[in-house]
Amino acid sequence: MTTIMEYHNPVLLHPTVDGLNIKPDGIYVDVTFGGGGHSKEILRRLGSNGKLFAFDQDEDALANALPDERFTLINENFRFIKRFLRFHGVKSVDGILADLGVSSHQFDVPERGFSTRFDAELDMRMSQKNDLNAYRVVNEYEEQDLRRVFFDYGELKNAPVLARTIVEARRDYPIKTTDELKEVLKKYLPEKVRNKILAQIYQAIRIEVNQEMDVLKEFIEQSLEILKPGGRFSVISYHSLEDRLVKRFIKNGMFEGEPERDFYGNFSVPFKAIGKLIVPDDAEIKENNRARSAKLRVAEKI
Ligand SMILES: C[S@@+](CC[C@H](N)C(=O)[O-])C[C@H]1O[C@@H](n2cnc3c(N)ncnc32)[C@H](O)[C@@H]1O
Repeated sequence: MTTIMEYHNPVLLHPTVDGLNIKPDGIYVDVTFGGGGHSKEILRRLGSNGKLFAFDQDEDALANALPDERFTLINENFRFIKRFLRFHGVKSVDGILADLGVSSHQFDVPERGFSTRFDAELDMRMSQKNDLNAYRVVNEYEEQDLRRVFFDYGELKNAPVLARTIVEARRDYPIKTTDELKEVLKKYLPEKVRNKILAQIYQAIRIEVNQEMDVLKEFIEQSLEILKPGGRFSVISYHSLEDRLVKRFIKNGMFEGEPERDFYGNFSVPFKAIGKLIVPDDAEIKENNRARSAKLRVAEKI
């Protein structure tokens, strides 16, 4: 049985929860419950009338549900945050926390297929209800779509040759496991940079399987709708693609382009950034390797 300590060591715990500026009787949402590290800290700061709703699309996270009557765990994708909160009678909230990406638990269970350390079937779904998995991306995607996935989500300059190699290899047999995928691509995995490139390839496939960029955009837009004025948004991201979306939306109220300015060059934005970008210190990174790429941004709805 997995204990919460083994499940996940919460990253940037205090600054992320501090960012929510918790009011004891407020309503808060932790959209990435995982092992519940951040949720436990929120509950610790809430009064008896406060409420915490948490989301996790992974069935495994349900085992960590917290026995607290102020707490509700929703086993759904946070792209539906508005709909499921409404189902629970909640239309607006005082703060939303997101600690994006994959949990240590998901990385550590070999058969989930997230880790470059193990051989596993090509899966990488965060929710077992998801139809798309890594097998389908690798074996069924057209070459140009594979290229897009590797280029956009893995930031791999040799995306075209990786895509071509996969398409040629799978003409003979389907690529079923992560070891088979590594074997097919071994020419492009020189020893010195092998782990880095593999991490980029896995990241790319994982983002596609879980539609992470679209999900994040839908979530950010809905968060803005449901946050009360003065409500807080505290988001930890783990790669530049995620962080760019969060940063731009906080700055401009949009994901791309520039907002329209009035005659004086001013434009109205929905969020006010609170403080600067926060990253873990060396001590935290030493203790928890997963923290090394974390970036925390906090904003307040205007
Ligand atoms: C980095 S972990 C969060 C760890 C958590 N903060 C803790 O202290 O244990 C991310 C979690 O969010 C979940 N998750 C990621 N994307 C999700 C989504 N779109 N909807 C719901 N849950 C998601 C994952 O299943 C994973 O358990």
